Amino acid sequence: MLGPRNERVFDPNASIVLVGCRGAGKRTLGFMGALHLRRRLVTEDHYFEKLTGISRGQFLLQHGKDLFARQDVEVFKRMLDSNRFGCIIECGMSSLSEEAQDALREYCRTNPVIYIHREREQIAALLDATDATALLKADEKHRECSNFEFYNLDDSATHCVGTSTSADCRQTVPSKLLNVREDFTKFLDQITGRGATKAWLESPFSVVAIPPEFRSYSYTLRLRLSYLQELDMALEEFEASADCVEFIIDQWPGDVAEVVSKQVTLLRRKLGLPIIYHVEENPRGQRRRAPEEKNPVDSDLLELGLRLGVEYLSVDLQRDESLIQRALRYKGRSKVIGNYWYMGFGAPPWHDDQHLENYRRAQSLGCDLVRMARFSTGDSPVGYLESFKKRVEQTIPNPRPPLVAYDFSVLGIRTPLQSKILNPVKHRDMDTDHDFLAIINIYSHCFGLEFQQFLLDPLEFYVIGSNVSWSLSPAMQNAAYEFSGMPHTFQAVTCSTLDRLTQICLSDTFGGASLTAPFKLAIMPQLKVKSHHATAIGAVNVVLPLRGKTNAILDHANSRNKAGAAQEFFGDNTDWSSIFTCLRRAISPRNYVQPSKTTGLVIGAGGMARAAIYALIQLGCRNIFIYNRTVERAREVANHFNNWAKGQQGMIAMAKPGADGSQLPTLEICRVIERLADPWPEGYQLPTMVISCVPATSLDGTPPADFVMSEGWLRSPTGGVVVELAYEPLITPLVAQMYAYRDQVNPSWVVVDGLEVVAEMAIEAFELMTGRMAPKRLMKDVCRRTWEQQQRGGGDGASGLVL
Ligand SMILES: O=C1C[C@@](O)(C(=O)O)C[C@@H](O)[C@@H]1O
Repeated sequence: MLGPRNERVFDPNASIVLVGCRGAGKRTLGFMGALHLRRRLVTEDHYFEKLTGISRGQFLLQHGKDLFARQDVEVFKRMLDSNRFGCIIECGMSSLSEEAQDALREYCRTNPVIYIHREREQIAALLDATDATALLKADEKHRECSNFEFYNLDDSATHCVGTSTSADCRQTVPSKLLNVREDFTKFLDQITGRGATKAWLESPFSVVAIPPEFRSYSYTLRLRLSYLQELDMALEEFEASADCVEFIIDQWPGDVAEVVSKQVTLLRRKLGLPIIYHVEENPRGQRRRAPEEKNPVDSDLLELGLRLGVEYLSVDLQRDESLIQRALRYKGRSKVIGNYWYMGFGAPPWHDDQHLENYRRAQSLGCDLVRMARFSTGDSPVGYLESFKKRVEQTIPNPRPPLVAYDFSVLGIRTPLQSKILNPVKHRDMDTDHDFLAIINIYSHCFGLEFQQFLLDPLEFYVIGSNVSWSLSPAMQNAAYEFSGMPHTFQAVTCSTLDRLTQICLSDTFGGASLTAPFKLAIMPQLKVKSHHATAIGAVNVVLPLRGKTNAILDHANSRNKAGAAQEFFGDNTDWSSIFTCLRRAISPRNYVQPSKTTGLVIGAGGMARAAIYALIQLGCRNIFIYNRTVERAREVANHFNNWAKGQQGMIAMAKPGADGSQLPTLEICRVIERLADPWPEGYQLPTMVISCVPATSLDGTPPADFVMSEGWLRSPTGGVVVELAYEPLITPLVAQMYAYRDQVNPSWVVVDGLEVVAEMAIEAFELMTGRMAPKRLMKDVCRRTWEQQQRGGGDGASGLVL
């Protein structure tokens, strides 16, 4: 049997259409999406005016209702037709007409059409009370003329951008709409298929670059809708407790589509893990539903999961054929996991041909993964399952879908774990009442077991440099190892010779190291592979051993957490990516980067300043100014990046407005400001992103920078973000100046302090070196607590070896 044709994989550059009710947030999302995908934003109102020469309101007044309605639909169709590629198209009210909806349905064959919705009460509050009910009713039709949907989840609870002066708000200042932007941009990456490729190209060792089914070991956190509905702890508490999360729909409330859409969005946002979406046929302890009741409902629900762009759709292959076929036809870029569950007594043993036949059927249907679970009463020794897996490998040629197979009993899934990938786990605070898998395993225990069984090895990790005894990394990394069940150790080693560094790296139990001065540049020639970011910056701050048996990156990546001889090393730079993350998180929608206009300022000309410049470039900023006490060094850095930009074959070209307002292409992205007292350079916007990369305390006898901004440079009417990298002291002269300026002059400035950045660096280093997701909240918390202890003179802070 052959699987159906996948109807929802479109040209990656196909225009994306946004439909939905007024007040759903289409314009804002359209703007965010256009910036993210670097596409043109087409809005219906604007297009109407462009085509007819007058606004819709004027047209209505001048020509009356009937002619307006006809014109409106014509314009709508033309808008879709003449912008088939490279755009984000925001539809207005026209999409409520039947003719427009027919056109959208047709468009769905070739392009993504996303239905944007949000909580009904929120939309109603934004609409005129008289037409709210009618509009919301009409809005429901949008589901039928779209092929994706995005739930726009309000994030008002998390932001306090520069509006408050409380200590809490000073610490973490995520921008308003940050969560929505993250949700939407990830969603776009998933449905266009660019996410996975981008992650792999950007940093092949990053956690997101390797899907869970291709990791050497991976775990699935099972979360049931019934459980989530009654959850009395924050979802964030589930952070980093698996490689992916399985969302199991085991309840069918009246507004199930709404409940499910919201829940998927929440899981995505709070856990940041790929989602396996599963609709359970017969939940434990529930009334059995008749086939005519459950098949259509569950089939719609499966489609909903695909419309929401989940990474994996789990489909029971013992269910109704039409339900399976529909899911496979609609799968788009989601991967389908085909399941066979043998839940009761009398399940065929693993050597029964039935299992091989099942696997073959799943493969021929087009499933991307196959999952088989079997209720076992002690009738099936571990060896049987192992032989079955070998049989699959020997009889079915590659490429074949990865196999997840295990036995379970009333006591839970058998340990030691039988499947290498997607092993079901629970959170430590969860009971197992309603899960038929009676899951008793917790991620950290399971991962710990891999070490206990010598499948993985305890390793030594380091922060190495000439002045690292006060590094906060050992505290953060050791806490993260403990959380994840890894018996690794992390310590600070003070050393300044390359020979000694090499000796540490060549140890069989070396796991990886964060590097500081003087090694960030010196190590470069010794590295076999570098990320292209590290090459562009000309510096490395994380090294890892390459222990793969072949040359394949995946092999090396999956050899992390294993000991052995390593002659070759990989180098990456997380300095830039942490600055990038902090800037992205703090920047307000009004200050989103517009390459031809947005201006950034970097203070300093050392290694960190290079990373900061690169972060600005990666954000799309093409007007970067550098200020450094020694002007010559600033020039060197500017030259480095201007030369590098020239080699990028136009990818980095920017457009600088000429005197007449036209755009002049130039490759000079970095310029030097010579004196602090200079007025801001003419012709350039005032900076909205400022990164200070100079020490605030005296180093090696040189006086501290004590840098503060020239008041004249601070006058951006929309404020901006200041990132301070120094945290000794935490309130540097610049941070103090910005707090005061924010309180007294412009509350739109956001300040990111040095601890936030250094925690981000440690998080990214952890993920690169171990290949596991970092417990970010824990690491950030440990970072601040350790720093406070150090300030109080507590003994736990300073540590490490001197070599
Ligand atoms: O600046 C830092 C912080 C750091 O030195 C630390 O102590 O964690 C580690 C370095 O790799 C990084 O560049």
